Amino acid sequence: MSLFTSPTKPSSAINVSDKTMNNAAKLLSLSDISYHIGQQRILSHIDINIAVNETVSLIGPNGAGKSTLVKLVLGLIEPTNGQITPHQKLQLGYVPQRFTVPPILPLRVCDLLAQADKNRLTAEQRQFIFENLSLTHLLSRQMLHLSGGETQRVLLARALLDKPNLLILDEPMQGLDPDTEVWLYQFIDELPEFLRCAMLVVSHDLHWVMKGSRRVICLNKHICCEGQPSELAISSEFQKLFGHHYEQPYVHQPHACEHHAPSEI
Ligand SMILES: Nc1ncnc2c1ncn2[C@@H]1O[C@H](COP(=O)(O)OP(=O)(O)OP(=O)(O)O)[C@@H](O)[C@H]1O
Repeated sequence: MSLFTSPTKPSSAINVSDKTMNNAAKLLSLSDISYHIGQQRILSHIDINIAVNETVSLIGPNGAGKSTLVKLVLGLIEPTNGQITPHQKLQLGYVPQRFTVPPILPLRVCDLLAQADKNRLTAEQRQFIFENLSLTHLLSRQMLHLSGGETQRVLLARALLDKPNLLILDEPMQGLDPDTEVWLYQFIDELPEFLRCAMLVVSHDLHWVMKGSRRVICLNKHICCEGQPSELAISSEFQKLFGHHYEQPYVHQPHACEHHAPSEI
């Protein structure tokens, strides 16, 4: 029997908006979250609900607070205000933006992958991940010696082996060549049924973000706008931030959010 059943349904199949999502469908809620460092406001009044099996893309200019939001969700930092509530049995998986191994630390790929919980997947399902992420020949290699693309595949496998129900990917394609990027996006878009999970994907790739029907949240220290790509593309807030890049090869640049000066938030 093939492990690869039907591809993951797009989030539109769930079609749960923040306002109508009932508690049974909620996996994680962020309610009125603010985060300050001293006098500096990093995030203000963030409300986000993530539903079971929903994919949410998080976009925003450099310094918008995307990685800070991920750290809050991961529990690495505490919000200054507001409440983060995990619903159901939250099992987080995380693929970081960067992963550096100190040169003096011997860490083979198999050592890192062995840290995953062996009871979450069957041997056949684990094998599926190794084969489809082309890891088998890398298992005895040192993490330190892997290329960027190889490292990202190992980190994705490490997260998936724990069978998370919420997978957080923080700019997982950074530094990858275009072919590897397309290949990895396709892999996460078509996860097999046994790995199906909600995803929060921080991405600067507007062409991936705005394709399909995943919910998109546009952050610039606060939530500027959110919705389906078709709704977002015509919103004035999105146009102000990204309109001049969208439909063209996207080159990311810092940009102030004009409809709310940070001091007004
Ligand atoms: N520990 C810290 N001390 C001081 N400032 C911080 C700290 N962590 C984050 N910041 C500031 O908070 C803001 C948001 O940073 P964050 O890394 O969350 O942005 P980002 O949206 O992920 O940016 P990028 O797209 O460049 O990765 C930035 O101005 C950053 O300098």
